[in-house]
Amino acid sequence: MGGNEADISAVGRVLLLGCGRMGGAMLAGWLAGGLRPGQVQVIEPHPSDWLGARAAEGLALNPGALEQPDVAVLAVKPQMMAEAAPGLAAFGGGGTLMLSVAAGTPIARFEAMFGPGTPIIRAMPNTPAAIGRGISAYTGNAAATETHHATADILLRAVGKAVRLEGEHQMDAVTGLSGSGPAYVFHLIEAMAAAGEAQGLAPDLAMTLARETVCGAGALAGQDPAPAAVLRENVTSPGGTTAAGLAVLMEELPDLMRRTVAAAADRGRELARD
Ligand SMILES: NC(=O)C1=CN([C@@H]2O[C@H](COP(=O)(O)OP(=O)(O)OC[C@H]3O[C@@H](n4cnc5c(N)ncnc54)[C@H](OP(=O)(O)O)[C@@H]3O)[C@@H](O)[C@H]2O)C=CC1
Ligand SMILES: O=C(O)[C@@H]1CCC=N1
Repeated sequence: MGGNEADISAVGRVLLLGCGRMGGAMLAGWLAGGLRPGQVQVIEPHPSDWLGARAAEGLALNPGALEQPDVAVLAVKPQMMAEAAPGLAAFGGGGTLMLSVAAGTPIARFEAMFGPGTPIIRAMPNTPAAIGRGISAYTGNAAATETHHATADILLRAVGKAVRLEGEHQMDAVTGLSGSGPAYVFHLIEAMAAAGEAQGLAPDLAMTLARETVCGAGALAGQDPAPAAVLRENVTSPGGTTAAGLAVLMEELPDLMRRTVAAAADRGRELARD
């Protein structure tokens, strides 16, 4: 974990393959953090207006000839990777760090594409990266040096926090927990709002109360070092309303969440076999 104190421009030339939701969020963070547009090449078939504006500032958007980057960030869908990534094969072999954020796609598949001596780091960020509040986990292959890991760490910490994993075996669990996790929280908002409506509240009011409750609780969990269980107990008066609600939720949620994260992790394992 850590802050954003490192000089991001020191990572050198960055090539981004795929500038959609995840790639775009990371690129925005890198540029905001001090990476110069002139350091960046982007390959993206349908560039947004925002990306076009960055090209006007010096970013190379879909250049005819690619320059060898220091880091190539692979941010296309796993299903597109076999088609898109081989376009970077000329940069395999050692001079370029390949940093993949794709769910499911194993490091071995990139080693087969780029050659065994290619430094490859596999990372799993999440979409709060768009506001600098992401959490990423990463791990590298044998060719990835400490310097390569430090480079990945700088790029990932530019959009939030980052943790280094013990090994790739943890990556599907990470994907199921924190990669997909924001969607679970957004669905929690939807479910809370629907439950408020079922108690007679107007839809707009129910959604405002649900959304702000999740935002406020998330911010409190982020700032107060107390364990989540203590934060929960602080809301729960003995014999009160929260205790009555939690008696229902705590009977169902742990197993439901265990199955949810397991299903997402299993899908990651399936993608690895596709
Ligand atoms: N979204 C998330 O929460 C997270 C996603 N990821 C990973 O990030 C990766 C991207 O996901 P996400 O950003 O959601 O997906 P998006 O579809 O939003 O972004 C992928 C981008 O790649 C573009 N693309 C398609 N083909 C090519 C190509 N041949 N060369 C270059 N770019 C291409 C797509 O263009 P077009 O749309 O025109 O096809 C699109 O803009 C995935 O591997 C995913 O597993 C990881 C963590 C979280
Ligand atoms: O749904 C997905 O496959 C990607 C990976 C993690 C979050 N979104």
